[in-house]
Parts: sequence; structure tokens; C-alpha cells
Amino acid sequence: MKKIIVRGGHKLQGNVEIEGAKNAVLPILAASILPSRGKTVLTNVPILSDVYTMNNVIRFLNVDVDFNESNKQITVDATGNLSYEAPFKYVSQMRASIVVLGPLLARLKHAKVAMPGGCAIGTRPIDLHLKGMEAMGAKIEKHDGYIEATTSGLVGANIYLDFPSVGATQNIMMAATLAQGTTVIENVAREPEIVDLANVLNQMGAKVTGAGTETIRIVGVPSLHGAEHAIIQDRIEAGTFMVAAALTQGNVLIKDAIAEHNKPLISKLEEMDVVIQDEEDGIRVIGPKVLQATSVKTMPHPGFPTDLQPQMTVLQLMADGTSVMTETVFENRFMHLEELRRMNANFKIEGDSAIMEGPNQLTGAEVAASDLRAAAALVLAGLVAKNITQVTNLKYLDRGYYQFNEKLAGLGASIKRIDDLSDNPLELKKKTEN
Ligand SMILES: CC(=O)N[C@H]1[C@@H](OP(=O)(O)OP(=O)(O)OC[C@H]2O[C@@H](n3ccc(=O)[nH]c3=O)[C@H](O)[C@@H]2O)O[C@H](CO)[C@@H](O)[C@@H]1O
Ligand SMILES: C=C(OP(=O)(O)O)C(=O)O
Repeated sequence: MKKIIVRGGHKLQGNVEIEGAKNAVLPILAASILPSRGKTVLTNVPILSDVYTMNNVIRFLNVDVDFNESNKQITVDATGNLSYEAPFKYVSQMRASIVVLGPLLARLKHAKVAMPGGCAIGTRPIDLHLKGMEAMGAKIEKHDGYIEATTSGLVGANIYLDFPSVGATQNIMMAATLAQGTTVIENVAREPEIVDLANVLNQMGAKVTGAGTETIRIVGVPSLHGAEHAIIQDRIEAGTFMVAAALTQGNVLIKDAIAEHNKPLISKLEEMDVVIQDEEDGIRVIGPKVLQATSVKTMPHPGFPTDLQPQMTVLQLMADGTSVMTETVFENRFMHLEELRRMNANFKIEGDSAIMEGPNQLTGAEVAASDLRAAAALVLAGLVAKNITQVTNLKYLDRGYYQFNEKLAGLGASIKRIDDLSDNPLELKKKTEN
């Protein structure tokens, strides 16, 4: 069984490098379906299982994808005859595959994508994505577990999103780049990953303005061409290491992290008496002896990110006094807390809030991750727990963190990972064949 084993009690010190953002590269890989001329070259690409999955999705569409891991670079050539179907096999592995819907519809006037379904953190409908496509003139049919969208040609539209959904904003924005006329999307998501996507689309020849504000305007163009683009730094990975430093009374420089992207986290850490220094080459985080309790509510950007909620609750458990975490974005994102009960965490859940009395004395246990950020949170808990913590279900961690345990070990944590192949004959076979 794969597991991470942590012995708590070490202060983290030193510098840590972070990767390009998972949530930026996935929609940008989908966008690289759009150019009918030239290749797209992406740099600062993180080496993550989700990236391999998205590469496979677009390869299935007949797009040529070359991932040079040693340069963290992907070259995409979508100039051939593309296919329009993203099958269940890949979409079931990764919900984010749904963002190929908009680019396929724009480029081929036809897209068939397996329905993504929910996951451990919530039901995750895609009604807003579909509403946007329909407003631009797509006919949507649902059959046999697939969404099939067809159009005789997308046309610009005015679209208001009931909720600033990240994926819906991206899908509609990409579809609109090749639509006839102007599309205006209101109440859009404002995450830095939306801005990164708009930047690469514009480099491809699209006309997108307003990314990062509440309204995005896209003037359609007849075709797009390849582009070169460096993926932005991962604010969620950076935030995870910031929490790790704060938790362990550490002193860590998170290299090249962008303070502007992590403002809501920084403001909460400062409330907890964590020292944050915005330095020329990154963000330095110095953890205090006593963390002050604080209350947090997750919100769309620029609010506190739900993808840092599980990690933040570990910090709140260790803070002196009563802390509250209210999760407003996903309806079921406290699974890590239930797992932390095994480590003696003391809290109660009331509706969409977790109420924590601290400081807790966590004790090591065997715990299983239920999703990506839960996995990171459980490892963080192990850093401050007495004795040994073992975290399993690492397939979730590998979706979004590259060399997580190596990076923590580099900062002084007592941590190792075991990738035991003996109980998985298929993996053992693969390994011995290579
Ligand atoms: C690959 C990627 O970038 N994933 C991120 C993206 O996910 P994702 O794009 O799926 O998240 P959304 O912003 O779309 O979802 C936010 C909320 O809106 C709801 N909703 C969404 C679409 C829709 O059509 N109808 C609807 O009701 C969802 O169920 C959820 O409750 O943003 C989330 C919110 O910041 C992050 O947690 C994810 O890490
Ligand atoms: C929820 C996340 O990702 P996804 O939307 O791909 O499930 C995440 O990155 O924390």
C-alpha cells in the first residue's frame, strides 16, 4: 500500500520551490485544442497525475501532445483532423476534463463529453456551463451518460452566471473566442487561473478583455494560432506550504510565490500572529509559538479559497481559543476533519461550519485521504502530531502535489513515502517491464 509516514514535532526551515498551477494548466491544455495553425508551447508545467490525464483526454481527440518532463514543457499540435468525443474513461478520472466542451464546440461545432458527476467534496453540477453554450446557440442533448452539444455556428451572447463558477467561466470564455460576434459574461469567476487562461487565449489571437473583473467580454475571431506561455505559480501549493510553516513554528521562504494571489490566506495568517514577509524572491512565513484562533469563510476569489480550507482547519485546530470554518463553496468538504478525529481532533460540525476548540494535542494514527486537499491536510496534521501518522490514498495527493514529501523533508520534516508495489500486481508488472 502506498503511504506517507510522518513523525511530528519538527520545525520547518529553509526554502521551498513551488510548481506551475494545476488549476491553470488544465484549462490551458483544453484551450490548446483551439488553434488551427501552429503549435502551443507551455512551460512551467507541473508533473501531476491530473496533467497526464488531461494529456490523454486531448490525445484521444487526435491532438498531438509531447510532455518533456525534464523541461516541464508541453508542446501541443491541434492542427490535424480532430475527433469530438471525450470518453467516460478519462472524464471519470478527472472532472476538470469537462473544460474541453467549450473548445471542441467552438472548433468542430460538435462535442460529446461524458458527464462528469460529483466527487467526494460535493455534487458539482455543470448547469451553468450548459446554459452558456445554449445561449451561444448550441443544442444540448443528454444521453447514455454523455452530453452531446452541436451547433451550426456559435454566436455571441450576453450571459449572466448565477454563481461565479470557475469551470463555467472558462468553458464559456473558450467557446466564445471563435463565436460570431461579441459575448459578454457577467458575474464571472475572478481567480488568477482565469486571468492566466485569458492571457494565453489572447496570445493565440483571441480578443478577451476584463479577466480578473466581474465581467468578461470576448469578441469572436475566425481562427486562432499556437502560442507560447509560462503557467502561473500554484497559489494553492504555495498556501499549503505557508500553512505548514505557520503550524510548525517554522521559518520558510516559499520561492516565487505571489503574495497578491494569496491575500485572503495572508490576512488570516496575520490575524493568527503568523509573521509574513513579502520578499523579492517569494513569501517568508514565520510561525509563532502560540497561534491565535480565527474564523474563516470560504468564498469565490478574492475570498478565502475552498482549496485551502482543509489545510487551514488543521491550523485552526492548533490555535488557542475557538475557531470557526464555514465552507460555502462545496457542500461536503469536511471529510478530512472526520478522519482527524482518529488523531484526537476536537471539533463539532454545525451546518456548513466546523467549530474548533484549540489548541488540540493531535496524536499520530493511520488516516485515509478522501480527496486532494484532504490528503495534504492530513500530512500537515502529521507534522504537529505526537508520534507517527500514516496517510493512505495517495492517488489523491498525486493529482495536485509534486514531490510533496520530498519538499517537506527538504525543510526538515521527518517524513517518508512508501510506494509498496507488492500488493498491486499490475503496478509491479508495469515497473518490471520498464
Ligand atoms: C480544475 C479546477 O480549476 N478546479 C477548481 C475549480 O473547480 P470547478 O470549476 O469545478 O468549481 P466551480 O467554481 O465551478 O464550482 C463552485 C460551486 O459552483 C457550483 N456549480 C458550478 C458549476 C455549475 O454549472 N453549477 C454549479 O452549481 C459547484 O457545484 C460548486 O458548489 O474551482 C473550485 C472553486 O474554487 C476549486 O475548488 C477547484 O479546485
Ligand atoms: C477540488 C480540486 O480540484 P478539482 O476541481 O479538479 O476536483 C482542487 O484542486 O482542490
